[in-house]
Amino acid sequence: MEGKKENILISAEEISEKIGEIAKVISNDYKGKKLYILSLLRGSFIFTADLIRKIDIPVMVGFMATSSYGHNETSSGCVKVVQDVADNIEGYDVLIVDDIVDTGITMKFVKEYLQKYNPNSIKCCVLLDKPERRKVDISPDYKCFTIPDVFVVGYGLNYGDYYRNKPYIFNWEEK
Ligand SMILES: O=P(O)(O)OC[C@H]1O[C@H](OP(=O)(O)OP(=O)(O)O)[C@H](O)[C@@H]1O
Ligand SMILES: Nc1nc2[nH]cnc2c(=O)[nH]1
Repeated sequence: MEGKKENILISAEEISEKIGEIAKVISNDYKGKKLYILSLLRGSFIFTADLIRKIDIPVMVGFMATSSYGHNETSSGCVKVVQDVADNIEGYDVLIVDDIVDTGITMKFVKEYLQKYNPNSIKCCVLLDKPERRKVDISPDYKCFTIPDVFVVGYGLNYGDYYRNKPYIFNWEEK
């Protein structure tokens, strides 16, 4: 990003602290239930890895890959299932984990898509909620941070398939 500098919006320390808090709530809410964490690839793999290690009840973890942005900063509006859930989730309490709810199109689609597998319940947990951009009616059951209408990168979120490895959430500003 020539001529630009990173503007850190949420630090690695803030992320870690908030995930600890949310993991406690989830551990309490799902005590005695058949918790199945469904991580939406690719964006959520870092958040999922940190979250599940702070959850202190038994948990199954699986993955599903969806795509609607490609290399763009705006949603195509059409969600592609790149890789379906591999386990039989019938009777499980499914918690979909994703990095961000933006337009909400991905999360709404996945929630509806999973119904056919007859889970006991379906809820969702996201690191970031960007409510100003919402196009469909959905709100996350668990969320770490609410952010303004800014295209953010890092901690799993990509720009042109790069920068997912940055340990914080940032955007770019003019130097
Ligand atoms: O609320 P929405 O507007 O639907 O946006 C949210 C989705 O967009 C990103 O995925 P993307 O399609 O970029 O794929 P990726 O996870 O591989 O980065 C992100 O990881 C969410 O899944
Ligand atoms: N990297 C990135 N991907 C997204 N997908 C939906 N919103 C965003 C965003 O703000 N940043």
